[in-house]
Amino acid sequence: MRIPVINRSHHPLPSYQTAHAAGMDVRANLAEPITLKPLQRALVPTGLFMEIPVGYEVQVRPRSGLAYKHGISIVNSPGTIDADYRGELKVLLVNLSAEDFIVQDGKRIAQLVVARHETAEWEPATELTETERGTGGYGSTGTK
Ligand SMILES: O=c1ccn([C@H]2C[C@H](O)[C@@H](COP(=O)(O)OP(=O)(O)OP(=O)(O)O)O2)c(=O)[nH]1
Ligand SMILES: [Mg+2]
Repeated sequence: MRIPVINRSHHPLPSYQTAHAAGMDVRANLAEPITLKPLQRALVPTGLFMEIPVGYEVQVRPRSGLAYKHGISIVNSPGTIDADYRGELKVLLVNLSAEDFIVQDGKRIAQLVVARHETAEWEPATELTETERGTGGYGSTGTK
């Protein structure tokens, strides 16, 4: 599929790093680096503006390498980019480590997954079908 995109950053467009990757790595677009202190968060610009086809969304997900090595995650993970959004794509990073992390211009800070979604309608009801699970949840099936 093709997604119209305006690239106001000085970096290449997000891209798949391998042939069958689900996520395209997206880069920070910064005039100067951002320092994230422990537990600090920041809305990091990408310089990208897109027109996602109706019926699709773009999910903004953390990168496992940054998470493992530096405790960097995304506060609202997975972020949701709506098809009718025309603003700049931004990434809400958080530093969950005990050390400062510096976000450099051009750093691959997150990955974008394009996904289909339904637009549902509620059908008000007074009864629901019975299932084996019923109302059980939150560990009801045991811990092992
Ligand atoms: O990680 C994100 C999440 C959202 N957005 C943009 C695109 C999205 O379509 C819009 C609104 O996001 P969301 O619905 O998650 O935020 P909200 O707090 O509900 O704001 P709004 O009232 O504007 O919907 O913000 C981003 O750029 N990055
Ligand atoms: Mg919203």
